[in-house]
Amino acid sequence: MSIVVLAAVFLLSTLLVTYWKEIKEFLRFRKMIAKLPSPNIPTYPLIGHTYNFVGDAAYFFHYISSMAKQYIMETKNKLTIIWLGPMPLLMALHPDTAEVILKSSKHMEKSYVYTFLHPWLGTGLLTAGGEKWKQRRRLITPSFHFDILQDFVDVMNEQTQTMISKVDEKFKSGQKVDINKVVTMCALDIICETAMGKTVNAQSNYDSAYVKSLYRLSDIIQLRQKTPILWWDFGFEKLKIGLEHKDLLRVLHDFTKSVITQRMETHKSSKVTKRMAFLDVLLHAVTEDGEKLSLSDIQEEVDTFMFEGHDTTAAAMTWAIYYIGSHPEVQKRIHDELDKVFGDDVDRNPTMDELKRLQYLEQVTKEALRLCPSVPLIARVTTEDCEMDGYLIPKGTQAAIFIYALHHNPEVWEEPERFDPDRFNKENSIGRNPFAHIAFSAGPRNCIGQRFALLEEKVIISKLLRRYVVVSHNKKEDIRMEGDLILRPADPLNISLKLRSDV
Ligand code: HEM
Repeated sequence: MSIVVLAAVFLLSTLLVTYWKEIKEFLRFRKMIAKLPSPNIPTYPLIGHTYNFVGDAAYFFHYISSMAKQYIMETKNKLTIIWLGPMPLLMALHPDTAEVILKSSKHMEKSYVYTFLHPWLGTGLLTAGGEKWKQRRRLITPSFHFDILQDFVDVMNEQTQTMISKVDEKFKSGQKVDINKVVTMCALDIICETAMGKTVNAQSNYDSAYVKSLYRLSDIIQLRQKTPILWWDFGFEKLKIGLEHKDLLRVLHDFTKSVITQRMETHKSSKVTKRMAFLDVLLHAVTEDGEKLSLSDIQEEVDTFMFEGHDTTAAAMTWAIYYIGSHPEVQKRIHDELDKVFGDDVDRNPTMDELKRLQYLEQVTKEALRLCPSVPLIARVTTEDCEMDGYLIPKGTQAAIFIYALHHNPEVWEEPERFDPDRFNKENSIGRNPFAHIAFSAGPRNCIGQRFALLEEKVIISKLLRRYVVVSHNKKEDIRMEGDLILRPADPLNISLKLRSDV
């Protein structure tokens, strides 16, 4: 035997001995994954199923949602495996399988695909794991205390008033109102002011560098998540898109950093601020070890709120308004409810108590979120073996909950495509599986901003509908939906307005 062969055998045996534990675990993982059900679509080494994902974000969402719906109908399975390149991704498609992940205090770590959010959000509440997440959740929960939400409702009312003035102006001059854009910019102004105590005046200034960078960066992150070839940081950073990514991050971070440092100065000089912003809660917060949060700790939380806190509500409102505009009988019931609460006063700001009384509107927002959940898919990684629907799932599995597919699963929802807000009246809600409607996720890592979001939806939609009738002209089946991070219409919806007083 030549010396080269001997050296190769020696090297191989050393590698085998050194990494035997990892190799054994990898083989065990692959063996268990191979036993899990998957759709009857060819998969290839290295690229897996991703050859089907070429095309724009709308095509991608159409592909995976139709594939999941068909798979559920044909097999009635509650889970499936798809291959994101070389990585298997488990998808929970039913409340029973989603519950295993969401309810557990074990599988709380976020999946690999969330790492592409780290350059922007660091490891703030959305992306953090383990002890850091627990500590942050404890610190941040008081930001949603009733008294602070009350201040936030004042901000919502003021920004909505600006939105209504802009809508009125356009309406009077006969211009088309792009509902998605109008509510998105309003939601952005609301989150800036509530999170940072500063407004970017997005409603007046669509072209702000901050606003533009925020949207472009979200696009790039989505593209990275579904394109394994862009996963490697070193290679990505050298590409044109990687350089653009870096520039956009600079714009966003510079902006939030300057707002935070200004606010820190205000706190030092103990100038009284008009209202508490989420940032003020963070500046006052003290950890269990008696330490204050650092500038970068605070920045990752502020950036997280800016990301999670406006596009989600904007998409939810856009879909809700679309469904209201295509269901006159639903709109009539909302108008009746608004008249009962506000009489014929179309201007007065709603109080917390009045918002609470808008129960039917709340049912409408829930049903719109069932059909079009703003966050269509979330993902974790399993931290130990677990059982799902009789299958053994190995530790280390990337496990997604396909919220959109679960909300359209005919095994869970009768006539799932039908828009019916009465599904959420008191009587029909009795006994419903708590994991059947998970637009805000569920369990210990559910959405911390859920109450904020529902208040915002009610403030904006009620103000709009007290004055206007909305009419939707698109057929649902013709609407292309984009859904990677956020589920939104790919093209502007054709929704027109009529004054209620003219109808
Ligand atoms: C209709 C509006 C909203 C929807 C549908 C929504 C949905 C969700 C979902 C599905 C999650 C779980 C994410 C995951 O596991 O990866 C989540 C988490 C989160 N949401 Fe929301 N969200 C909305 C509005 C908001 C708002 C307004 C805020 C802030 C003001 C917010 C802040 C957060 C944060 C910080 C988390 C991470 C919580 C944690 O991991 O402890 N969300 N949201």
